[in-house]
Amino acid sequence: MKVTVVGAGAVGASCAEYIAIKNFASEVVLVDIKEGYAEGKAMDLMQTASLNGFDTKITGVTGDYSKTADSDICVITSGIPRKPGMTREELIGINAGIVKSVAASLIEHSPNTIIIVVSNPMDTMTYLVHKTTNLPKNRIIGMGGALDSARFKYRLAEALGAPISDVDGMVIGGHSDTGMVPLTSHATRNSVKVSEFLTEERLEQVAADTKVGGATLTKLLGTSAWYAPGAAVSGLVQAIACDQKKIYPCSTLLEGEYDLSDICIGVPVILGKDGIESIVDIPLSEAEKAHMQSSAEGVRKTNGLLEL
Ligand SMILES: NC(=O)C1=CN([C@@H]2O[C@H](COP(=O)(O)OP(=O)(O)OC[C@H]3O[C@@H](n4cnc5c(N)ncnc54)[C@H](O)[C@@H]3O)[C@@H](O)[C@H]2O)C=CC1
Ligand SMILES: O=C([O-])CC(=O)C(=O)O
Repeated sequence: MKVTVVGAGAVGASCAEYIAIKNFASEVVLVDIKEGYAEGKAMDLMQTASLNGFDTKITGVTGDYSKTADSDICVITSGIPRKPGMTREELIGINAGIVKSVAASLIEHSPNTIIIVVSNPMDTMTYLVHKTTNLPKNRIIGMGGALDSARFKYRLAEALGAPISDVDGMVIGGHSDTGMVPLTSHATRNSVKVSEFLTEERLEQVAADTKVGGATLTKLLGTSAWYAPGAAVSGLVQAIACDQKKIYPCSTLLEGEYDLSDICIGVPVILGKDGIESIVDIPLSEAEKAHMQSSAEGVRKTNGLLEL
């Protein structure tokens, strides 16, 4: 199993590290545009192999896509992150050009690959990969919901005073400060609905904190987060590489599901060796349906800025 990660910055390197530590891939190739940067990150990570007990071979290259040939999975993290006070949508001007050219270079050398898009604004970047490549829709996956759901579980556990392992929950919708749809009505603490333990007001606060999860960290760190994003990507990569058939919310092209078409947005999907193997249609409350539609409007507005 060969995995390429483009962008050896904060998220790309974290993602490569988690993939290696989980020890399921034979090879990870890091690619960056900055001379020597991916090579340096790869060497540093390889020097953790004996300490962390993994056999995955990590290599780094500067812009040489021939070294990525025949990758089973390619992850795109190249592009700029936001600074405090910015929205993800403001990154479109620089990141669209980067994502478009990186996707083309990857597919030239790995025509059968599955692409995971991470660069922001992620739902629009995922749509851009659909519009500018001829990969089938099951092989283009946007990562956002897996991360947002992990943050939702963190906030739920905090509110419940429960261990995170006791909590389950999912966030669908657009990966933006206002577009996320945390499914509080479906969230559980060891099979018991969280509404049995938390007031409606407290649940609303959990949802609000979840939605600004990325912005909160950006304010604290001065740039956006990388540990949880890297771990979330590695979860998707492992689900595909190991044909796990796991459910993750991912950004995928909708063709009528959730009453939406011609848009990439986060919905629950089953991930296995073919990438997105199916979209899971779950019943939403009227409020969640309305929230999903307004989230889609926001994503469409950003998609409208693409020069296609
Ligand atoms: N979808 C999600 O849930 C998340 C998305 N992100 C996004 O991921 C992206 C990366 O974030 P960070 O790693 O923190 O940024 P970073 O600045 O640490 O790393 C980005 C790397 O991309 C490289 N790069 C730029 N243009 C390139 C090109 N044409 N080819 C190859 N490499 C290129 C840069 O040299 C840099 O090393 C940002 O757009 C950020 O908003 C970050 C966290 C979560
Ligand atoms: O907040 C950001 O800009 C990066 C990101 O998507 C996240 O951490 O959720």
